[in-house]
Amino acid sequence: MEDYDYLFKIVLIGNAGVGKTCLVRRFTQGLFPPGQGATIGVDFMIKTVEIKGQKIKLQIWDTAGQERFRSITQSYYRSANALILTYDITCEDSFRCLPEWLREIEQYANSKVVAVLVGNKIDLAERREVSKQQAEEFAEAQNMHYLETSAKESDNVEKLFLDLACELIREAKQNALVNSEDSSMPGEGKTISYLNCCSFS
Ligand SMILES: Nc1nc2c(ncn2[C@@H]2O[C@H](COP(=O)(O)OP(=O)(O)OP(=O)(O)O)[C@@H](O)[C@H]2O)c(=O)[nH]1
Repeated sequence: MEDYDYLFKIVLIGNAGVGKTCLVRRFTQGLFPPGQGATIGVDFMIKTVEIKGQKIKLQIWDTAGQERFRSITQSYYRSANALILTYDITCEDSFRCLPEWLREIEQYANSKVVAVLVGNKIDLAERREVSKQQAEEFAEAQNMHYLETSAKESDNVEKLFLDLACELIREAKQNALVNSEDSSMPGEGKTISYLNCCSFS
C-alpha cells in the first residue's frame, strides 16, 4: 500500500547560479549549503508534507542551469506536474533569459504543467536589478504565479513548495472530477470541496 495520498513531481529550472539547489536544500533539509557547487545534470530529492491531513509526497528535481546540460535536463520536463522557473533578483541577465526558458517549457513540458516564477536572493535587496513590479507584470502576462524568496534567509521557501502542493492537489481533484463526470451517472460526481488552504498571493 502507498504511504501517501498524492505524489507530485516538481522540476526546478533557470539560469546557472540563481539558487535552485539552495532552494531545494533549504526546503528538504532546512539548511543553506556553504560553497554550493554547480549542479551536474540533474539531482533529485524527496520530501513528504502533510496538508489538511493528507500526505503529499513531493519528488523534487533540481536541474543544472548550464547550457551544456540542456539536452539532459529537457528530458525531465515532460513528466513534471509543476515547474519552478527561477531567476536571481540581483542578476538582470537571469531575468532577461526567462522568455528562452518559457520556450523550453512550451516545447518540452506537458501543456497542463503548473508553472511558478520565482525571484530568489531577496536578502540581497541592496543589489536588486529586477523590480518586483517588473517581475509581477511578466508573470501575469504569462499566467504564472510569482513569488520572491531567499534560500539563504529561508524567506518564502516553505510557502513556495506548500502553495504549489495545494495548487497541485486542486488540479488533481479537478481532473478527477472531470474524469468522473465523463463516466458518472446523472447527478453523480458533480461537487467537490476545494482545500482552499493556501494561495500564492
Ligand atoms: N545571498 C544569497 N545567495 C544565494 C541564495 N541562494 C543561492 N545563493 C548563492 O548563489 C550561488 C548559486 O547557488 P546554487 O543553488 O548552486 O544555484 P543553482 O541555480 O542551483 O546553480 P546551477 O546548479 O549551476 O544551475 C551559491 O553561491 C549560493 O550560495 C540566496 O537566497 N541568497
